[in-house]
Order: sequence, then structure tokens, then C-alpha cells
Amino acid sequence: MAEQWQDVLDHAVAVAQKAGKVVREALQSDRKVSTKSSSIDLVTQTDQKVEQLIIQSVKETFPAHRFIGEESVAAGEPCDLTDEPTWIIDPIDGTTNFFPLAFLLIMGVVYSCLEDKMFVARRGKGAFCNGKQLRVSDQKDIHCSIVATEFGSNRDGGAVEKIFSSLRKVVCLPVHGVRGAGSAAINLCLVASGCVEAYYEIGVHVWDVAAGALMVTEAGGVLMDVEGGALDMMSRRILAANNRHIAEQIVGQIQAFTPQRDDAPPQQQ
Ligand SMILES: O=P(O)(O)O[C@H]1[C@H](O)[C@@H](O)[C@H](O)[C@H](O)[C@@H]1O
Ligand SMILES: [Mg+2]
Ligand SMILES: [Mg+2]
Repeated sequence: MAEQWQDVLDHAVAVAQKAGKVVREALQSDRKVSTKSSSIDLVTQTDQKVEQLIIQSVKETFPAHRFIGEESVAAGEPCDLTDEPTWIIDPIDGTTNFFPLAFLLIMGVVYSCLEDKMFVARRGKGAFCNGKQLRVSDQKDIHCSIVATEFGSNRDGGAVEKIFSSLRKVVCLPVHGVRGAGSAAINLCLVASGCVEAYYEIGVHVWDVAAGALMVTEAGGVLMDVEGGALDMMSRRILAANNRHIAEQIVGQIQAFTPQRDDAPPQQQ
């Protein structure tokens, strides 16, 4: 019997490659940038075009499947994660162009189209980059660890204060270094690849992290909320690490805040 969901994974990889071609071409021409929730929350025509390309392609092959897409939600579509087969799509994550696609949180695809790196994870079956299995770092000492994080797009004074204060405390643990790839998806892939020990961010969305989160657990890492509880995909907060010991030491430094949830009812948005 063909493996369950293999056709879905094959489709995700194929459509990510197709989307990568569109972005590589657009990099030469697309400079039409618009703003969304704030002046630094940007969207280009390519984000919208790529999301439509992915949704159309999936609909043709799997008409019953549902979608949560960054640009569709920005246009007013609901952000409902039900038990129905659902694709969670961020057409372009960060300025360096990674496509995270997650399907029902049982598989994840992140395509770094400029580097031609295809990250793929399936629940219970491991995480891979261009076919090579990924494994988190075995570092146990926080002082020898590299931590990735991002400032995000929230410029509310109170939130910015907490982000800086948390970062200062993490730096002064001390950790070996701090990095930020500009993309939640790729930061999670860096944890999964063993290139950094941990990544945390407050303000991300479910489409930023759904695919990369699976990459981390399938590479042997852990996920939790920034205050140490279980990860809630819709809470817009995430901490990923190579092991629980490293994660818990970072939790102790984070001054958390609570952004509006991704699944908040529309009237509150
Ligand atoms: O909006 P896109 O899809 O580029 O995604 C976001 C990144 O994934 C965040 O880590 C990052 O911190 C930013 O919030 C960025 O906006
Ligand atoms: Mg994103
Ligand atoms: Mg995006």
C-alpha cells in the first residue's frame, strides 16, 4: 500500500519548487511593496501571487483540503485550524525567501529557493534537507550555545521594551552568540540542523512556524511556550531548542507578553 499522505508530501515539494522559480524571477523585477498591519509589516505582489499559485495547485489535486494562508488571512479569510486536512502556508517568510508549508501539522516543507535547500519533515519519520537527515546539536551547556531570535514586526513600546530586555538577559547568561536569519521558518530549520541550539520569538504567526516546528521535533529537539508550558500553535509565541535543559534556561530570561492570538474572533482584530 502506498504510504498514507505521501502524495500530499510529494505535491508540497513540487509546488514549493514551482513557487521558488516564481520568486527567483520576481527578485529581478518586483519592487511593489505594500504594508499590512503596520508600516513595517510588508507584502509584495509576489507574496500574494505565490500563495494563490500554491492554493490553486493544491485545490486541483485535493479539492477537499482547506487552507490557512498568510495573505488570505490578511485579506479577511478565517484562521481556523480544524480536524479537516489543512495546509498552512507562508508564501514568503522573511526577506531571504523561504517557503514554509505545513499540512495538518503532520508534515512540513520549507524551501529556501535561493540556496535550493528543500527541508522536509514527516511526523514520526524524521527531518531532512535535500535528502540528508537532520539532527539537533548535542550541546548541553548554555554558555556554549548559539540562540536565534528576531525583533518581529511589533513596534508597540511596551512590547519592544520586553523584547530588548529578554534579549539582554539571554545575551548575559552568557550565551556564546545570538543570530537571526530574518525568517522564523529558517531559524527553526537552523535548530533542526544543529547550527544553533535554540530559537525563540514572540509575535510570530502559525504560518511562520508550523512547518519548521515539525522540523525541530523530528530532528530530536523540543518545543515549548516562551514561559515554559506546552506550545500553542495559535498563541504567536514559540521556543525551540535542541534539548529541554537549554530551553528551560532561556525560559528563565524571557519577559513574555501576549499578542492577539491567530485564532481570535474577527471582531476583535
Ligand atoms: O512576514 P513574514 O512572512 O516575512 O514573516 C516574519 C518572520 O517569519 C518572523 O520571524 C519575523 O520576525 C518577521 O515578523 C517576519 O515578518
Ligand atoms: Mg512569515
Ligand atoms: Mg510571509
